[in-house]
Amino acid sequence: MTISSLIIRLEMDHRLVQFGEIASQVSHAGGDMTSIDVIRSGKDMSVRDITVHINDSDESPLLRRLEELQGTKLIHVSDPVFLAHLGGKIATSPKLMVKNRDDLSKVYTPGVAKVSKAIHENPDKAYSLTIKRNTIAVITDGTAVLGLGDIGPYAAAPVMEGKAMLFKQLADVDAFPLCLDTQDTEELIRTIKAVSPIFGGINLEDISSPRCFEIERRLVEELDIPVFHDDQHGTAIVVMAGLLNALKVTGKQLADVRIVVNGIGAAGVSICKMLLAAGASRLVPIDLDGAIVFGGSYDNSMWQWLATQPQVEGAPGSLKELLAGADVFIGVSRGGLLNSEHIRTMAKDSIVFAMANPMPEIDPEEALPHVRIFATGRSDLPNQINNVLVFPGIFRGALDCRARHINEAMKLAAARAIASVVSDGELNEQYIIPSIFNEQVVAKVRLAVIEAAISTGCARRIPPEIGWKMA
Ligand SMILES: NC(=O)C1=CN([C@@H]2O[C@H](COP(=O)(O)OP(=O)(O)OC[C@H]3O[C@@H](n4cnc5c(N)ncnc54)[C@H](O)[C@@H]3O)[C@@H](O)[C@H]2O)C=CC1
Ligand SMILES: CC(=O)C(=O)O
Ligand SMILES: [Mg+2]
Repeated sequence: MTISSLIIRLEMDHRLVQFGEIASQVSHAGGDMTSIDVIRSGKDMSVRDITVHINDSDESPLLRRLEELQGTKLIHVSDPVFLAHLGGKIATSPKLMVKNRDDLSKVYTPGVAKVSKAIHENPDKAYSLTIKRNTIAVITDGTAVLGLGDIGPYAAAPVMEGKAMLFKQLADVDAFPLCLDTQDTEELIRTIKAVSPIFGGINLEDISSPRCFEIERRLVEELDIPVFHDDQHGTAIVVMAGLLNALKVTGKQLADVRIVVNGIGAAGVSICKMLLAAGASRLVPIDLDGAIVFGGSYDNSMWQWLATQPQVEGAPGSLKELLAGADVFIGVSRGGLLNSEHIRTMAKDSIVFAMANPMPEIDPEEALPHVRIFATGRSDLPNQINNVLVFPGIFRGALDCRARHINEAMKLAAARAIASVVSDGELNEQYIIPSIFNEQVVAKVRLAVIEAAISTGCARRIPPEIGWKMA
């Protein structure tokens, strides 16, 4: 069930209707009135904005009730989510004001030519004299947007703008959304390489699998700035962080638990890889056609790789069958696939991360009575396991140490850093993962990533405060 809010502007004729009647209609329609603003007030007539939280599917009966109520006139209904998107969510802003001809000749021609020549002679100067050192691109082709699928580059833009604003607000990284109108692997690679000179890093986003693996691999090989497919690695890192803490709460060990991962696409493949690298020994990857089994044969090269890993179980079966006795379920597939019948047969103290967006694989109300720990990707529920906990800090760290790549050591360090924000004293079923608004998250991820980059020889610069620590 999704709760959303509406702002309803109503005109009331006080001779015919009392506000209490309106409140009662809202409540009868299943709405929860959360605020009232008086827009105009008169002796007989007034206009008010009422904000109502309502189950998504129940909006029209509520509006009908209000329209039919004698003495009320519905002026308009607005959705705060749409209002927040009017005109887009980000803008560029200059760092200096150009107030006179002297300023103009410094920031533009003729002064700028001197700077261009300096960069031409030494391209490294792009990092000190342009936006490169603090700017990344958030790039998509719109083929796997959240769990909405192939909705194209225009419809993908609000998500990319959202990521860009979070990069800026949470980690002061300037991020620019690029929504590309091609789904051709070679054309995407060529285009991303062609736009790369101005950027210090590339965050690939919502590009469908298996194309995303090849696109990322090639870009990592062919560019000298970090390229990071957020849906793969950001998601794997935050899952790892959440799982490390969830296992602490349940007193289980990663090496012992049986883990079902549902949806072996961009996120699922990377989660499986990271779990295996961290010591998981009983893994059950499942996609649309059932389990990917040890010894099986698959066209998808990543699935084929999984099928050669001895920790991957060999028994085929449906999702429901394979969930019986599992300790952990990680869903990165599609919303609303499971019900309580699927998860009630899981092992005692089960852990369920239902991370499909915007709807989790199982309704929280249905899951909660049957699991010890429950998490989703959503910000309106406790335990939000979302890659937003990762991408701001990981790029902050990578940019600050001018990392060539974001390697496995940096990813594991980021996972441990996120997990460490929740202290042992704070850890409980409802709090296995810190909030994104906890300022320690970006700071700790940044530091851990820089240290891991330095120790693995991936850093091209040592930030002054770290150099001082190392001396
Ligand atoms: N909470 C978070 O931070 C994140 C959540 N996600 C969510 O995970 C989901 C998948 O994202 P991506 O891996 O980027 O997409 P993707 O398109 O690369 O992979 C999705 C995979 O799920 C499989 N799938 C679809 N329906 C299925 C079903 N009924 N049973 C089993 N497998 C099924 C598809 O065949 C595909 O292999 C989306 O809903 C996305 O919103 C993705 C990244 C981060
Ligand atoms: C959170 C995210 O990146 C996704 O759902 O695709
Ligand atoms: Mg994504």
